Amino acid sequence: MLKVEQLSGGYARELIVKNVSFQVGEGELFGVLGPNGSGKTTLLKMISGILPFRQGRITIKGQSIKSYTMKELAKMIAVLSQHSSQAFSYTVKETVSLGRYAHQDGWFRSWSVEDERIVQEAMGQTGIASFQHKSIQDLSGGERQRVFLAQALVQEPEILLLDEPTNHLDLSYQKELLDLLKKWTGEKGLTVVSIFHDLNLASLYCDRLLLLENGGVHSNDIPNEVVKVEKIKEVYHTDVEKHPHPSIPVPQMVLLPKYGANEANVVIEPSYMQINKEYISLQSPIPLRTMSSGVVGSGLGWHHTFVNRHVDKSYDCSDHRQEMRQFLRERGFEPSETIGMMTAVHVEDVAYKLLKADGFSVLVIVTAGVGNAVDASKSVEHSFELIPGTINTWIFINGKLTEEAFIQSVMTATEAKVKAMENLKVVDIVTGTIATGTSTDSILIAATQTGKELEFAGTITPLGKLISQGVFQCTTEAIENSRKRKQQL
Ligand SMILES: Nc1ncnc2c1ncn2[C@@H]1O[C@H](COP(=O)(O)OP(=O)(O)OP(=O)(O)O)[C@@H](O)[C@H]1O
Repeated sequence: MLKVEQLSGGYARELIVKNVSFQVGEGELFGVLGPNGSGKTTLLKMISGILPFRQGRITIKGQSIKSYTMKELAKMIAVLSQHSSQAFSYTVKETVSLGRYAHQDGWFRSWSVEDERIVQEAMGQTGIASFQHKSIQDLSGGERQRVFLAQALVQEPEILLLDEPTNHLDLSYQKELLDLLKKWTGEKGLTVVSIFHDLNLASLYCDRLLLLENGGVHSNDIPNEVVKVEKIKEVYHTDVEKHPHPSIPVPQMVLLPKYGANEANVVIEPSYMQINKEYISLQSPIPLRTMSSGVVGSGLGWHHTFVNRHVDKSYDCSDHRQEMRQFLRERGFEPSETIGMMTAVHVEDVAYKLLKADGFSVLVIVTAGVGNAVDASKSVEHSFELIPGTINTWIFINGKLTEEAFIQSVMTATEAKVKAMENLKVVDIVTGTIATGTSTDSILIAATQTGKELEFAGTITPLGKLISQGVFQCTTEAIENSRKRKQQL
């Protein structure tokens, strides 16, 4: 639909856009990214025909834009510029109606029923119909932005050029506008070329991205290839980290601010623990980066408070998350900041250990009972039953972990737990074989993210060694404690 070849140009003697080439297919949503002053707006102005270019070629539907008349171009291309302004005090509807100009032979004389329908539809889609009789001077920035979008839409263009369309729009209108553009590209084959400052929105919605640097093309590819940490750091000169979007397979970037990370030199140790008949808690003075399978606060996050609660064997698990939140609130713990686990074990039988190595330390806390022990290799022989968890393993790490180290910590801890079960000859009562865990075990890895950088946590790494040792010893001791209690009964 649109082809730009070795395009160069700018203002007066200054060359801004340098040797830029790219293609946009029909129905594509194409994003243009780049730092301030990198030439995004200048490039868009050249495509729309407002600014003449010095070298290269722009073709639309295989034909040079120089061969189209201004009126022909205006029918094909609609532009929503960054600073759309209105000198006169038109009403909203009048402003939108101006967009039909390219389709008129003479203004007002030939206003048709069809024109009216298109204007009303665009006002409806952009949410401005309710104030169509207001003067645009009396609108907020976001409302005015939507009026100019409607004006561009009523042109019924084949190509829509947008300069930061979400500028001024609140969160919900940003989403609505981009959802609408995506829909039109898919359903009507509308081709959209849009400048974005927000990398995350661009990678969520665009099919492909052009990343400009100093007026030249740095990258031109799908979002996954363009929104990469090295590329963004290189072009924007700032610290970012990449994360996958939680529900859509596209990359998202987060800024790493200079201030705000944990700085206090806190060491999580047993003095932060509280143990009573009802629960074990640990309250950290700083938020800890967590990965857990708790009843509350599971997944990845940041948490201050950790609670392992004793529940009776007859505990009704049907709405356990809600009930657990209630339990936490009643005891003064804020559920959103807490990781909460449950166990049928008497929590006073806990085993814990602080292990130290060069520059970092690990506090392991385990409650264990093996009433519902399972051999993982034969778990198919078990019927599914949700009963309160029995081996709950907490691992607090005074150090700075990579994501890889978090995952490896879970693996290493699990291997150490399995070995403790084997050593103590814990048997799966259904299969009669040595068990590898229990059916509802939970784990928590929590790190201060300060101090020594710990890249790996496999069994023979410095961190892995502390975890293996701590989990093996604490699991063994906790199982023995719980066995002793049973014998005493
Ligand atoms: N009308 C103009 N006359 C002269 N120079 C201009 C003009 N408009 C822009 N420039 C210069 O061209 C360069 C590129 O500007 P442009 O607006 O294309 O960048 P941009 O990537 O869109 O930036 P931003 O992200 O800040 O909107 C800048 O150095 C700017 O000062």
